[in-house]
Amino acid sequence: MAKPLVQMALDSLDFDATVALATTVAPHVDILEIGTPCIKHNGIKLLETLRAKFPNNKILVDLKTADAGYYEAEPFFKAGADIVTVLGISDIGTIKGVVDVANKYGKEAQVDLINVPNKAEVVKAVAAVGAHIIGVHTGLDQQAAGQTPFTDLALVAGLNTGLKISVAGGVKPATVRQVVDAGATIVVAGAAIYGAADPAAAAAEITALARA
Ligand SMILES: O=C([C@H](O)CO)[C@H](O)[C@H](O)COP(=O)(O)O
Repeated sequence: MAKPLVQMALDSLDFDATVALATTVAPHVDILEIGTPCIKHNGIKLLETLRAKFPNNKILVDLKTADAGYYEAEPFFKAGADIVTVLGISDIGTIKGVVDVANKYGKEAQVDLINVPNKAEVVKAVAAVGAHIIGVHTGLDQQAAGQTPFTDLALVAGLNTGLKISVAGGVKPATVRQVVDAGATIVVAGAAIYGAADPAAAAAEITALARA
């Protein structure tokens, strides 16, 4: 089985600090994620900058699109995004739009299950329209309320759709193996890396654990 990929979530609002952190962490991870607050604050210029500086990393833009899927995602694929996210609570037409434009550019659409009440039904529906990645995601506000992604991960992995499964929500060194063993093909870490005293070392540790 292929080794899981490791994704670092860049969640700062500061343009220069984001580029500096990406520079530190990029050699130790597979995917750089421009987090939702970060892309809203800094816009497509940040993607263009990271694309030019990091040709060897995939870049995920966490748009969390809710409408106008094709129209909203296309400029980001054009500017070099490898993966763009769309909310699973959106209309299936919105999700299909992001899938279609991802396919046009040879890239991938990730459906984020954050706050989706009927997860099994949505996973099957988005698999049927060709979504590439399912995002099991416990958001920052949900984490603050004590939630974790493990129950949702078990449910999604148990559906055996064959789609890639990305897992985000407070993943840290102590939980990486649990996430991978439960079926994650992409492991996301934000605070566990940017909040560490040595972000490069934290990223390297998480990647080593994920691939162990
Ligand atoms: O996607 C995220 C959040 O919704 C803000 O955009 C985070 O990047 C994601 O949760 C990963 O960060 P951590 O939970 O801190 O690992």
